[in-house]
Amino acid sequence: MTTTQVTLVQIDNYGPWTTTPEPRREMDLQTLQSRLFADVAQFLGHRDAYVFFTRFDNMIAVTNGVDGAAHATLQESIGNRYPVSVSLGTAVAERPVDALEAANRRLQTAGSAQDESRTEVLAGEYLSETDRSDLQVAHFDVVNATGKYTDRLNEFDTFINIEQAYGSLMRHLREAHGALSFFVGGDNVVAVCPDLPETAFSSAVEQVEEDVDIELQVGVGQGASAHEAGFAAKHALEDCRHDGTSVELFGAPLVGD
Ligand SMILES: Nc1nc2c(ncn2[C@@H]2O[C@H](COP(=O)(O)OP(=O)(O)OP(=O)(O)O)[C@@H](O)[C@H]2O)c(=O)[nH]1
Repeated sequence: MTTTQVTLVQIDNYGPWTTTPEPRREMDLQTLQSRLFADVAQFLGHRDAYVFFTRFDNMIAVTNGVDGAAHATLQESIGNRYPVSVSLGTAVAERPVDALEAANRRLQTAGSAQDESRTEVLAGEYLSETDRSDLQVAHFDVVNATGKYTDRLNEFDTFINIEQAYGSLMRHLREAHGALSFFVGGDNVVAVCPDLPETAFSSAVEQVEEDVDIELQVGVGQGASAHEAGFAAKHALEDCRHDGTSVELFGAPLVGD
């Protein structure tokens, strides 16, 4: 069994801030959002966690191994350095989507994202050293995206193709397994999954191919932290590239390999 600790990072009262006292320059908002993401990624990355930018005003982090004190430090440091503050809700579950639901609910019950009196909520349950078990991460990539898209189409049409594959994959894994998938750049999608067998990944790849006619390959890893699981997944993806296979499970070679 795998356990995922998910933290929802939500900028407090951000909507009103973006338009008060009048609408702020879009590139200033983009700069703030991407710097905040970079800071959160650096802080959590040093602790072997992952964070995904999702909508930028809300970010989803996978924080197995990061305790409540570290979350408090992150929140304090952002409040000290940015013109906005963040709330952090954390929860633990076997299926990542259930952990996110519970983490999200902690903020939603404390008040609205646009309630100016609901700021810097720090609410959560954190895995203790003793109840930590592994989590599973899958790293998907479009087969030969450079040859099929990047070197042939204009960048916008390439982007449409990649986004279509991402949309199809994220919906399938969410609906079938409660997994959370995130576009991380280029042609790459990282999915945080429950403990899924190899067949679940081959059906996901088939499903996307049927749906949008885009070929994916995926490496799967497990580990005590998002980094450890994700790193194993990257190595498994290298095996796909090397062997021309569409699914590789790190540390669990398929029969006949
Ligand atoms: N975030 C992230 N992006 C990556 C990673 N590896 C590659 N990329 C991105 O994906 C783009 C395409 O690289 P590849 O996936 O290696 O190229 P490809 O043409 O699809 O080749 P194959 O994957 O070998 O089929 C690169 O320009 C990067 O932007 C990774 O591990 N993480």
